Amino acid sequence: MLFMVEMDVNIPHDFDPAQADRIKAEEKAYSQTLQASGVWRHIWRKAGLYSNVSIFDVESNAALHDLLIALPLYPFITMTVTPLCRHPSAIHEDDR
Ligand SMILES: O=C(O)CC1=CCC(=O)O1
Repeated sequence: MLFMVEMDVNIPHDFDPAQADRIKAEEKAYSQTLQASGVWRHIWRKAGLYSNVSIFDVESNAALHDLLIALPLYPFITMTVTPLCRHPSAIHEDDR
C-alpha cells in the first residue's frame, strides 16, 4: 500500500540545540534504514520549508502508523497522510 506523507517539522526555538542535533541524527539514520529497505520509497524537501513529502510502501495502515510514531522527530512533526493508488496513465510498473 502506498501513502504520501507530508511532514512539517517544528522544533521550538528554545529547545536545546545539541539535543535537537542528536534527534535529527537519529531521524536521518532511521529514515535511511527504511529507505534502504524499500519501505520509505521517496523523500523530497519542500523548497524553502522545514517540510518533506515522502512516499511509503507498507503492508497496512497499522504498519504505517507504527513506523510514523517511531520517528525520532515525531513529537515535533505535523503530518498529513494521503493513501495513493495506481493512476491509469502510469507507465512505471512500480507505481502501484
Ligand atoms: O528534515 C525533515 O524533513 C524531517 C526528516 C524526515 C526524515 C529525515 O531524515 O528528516
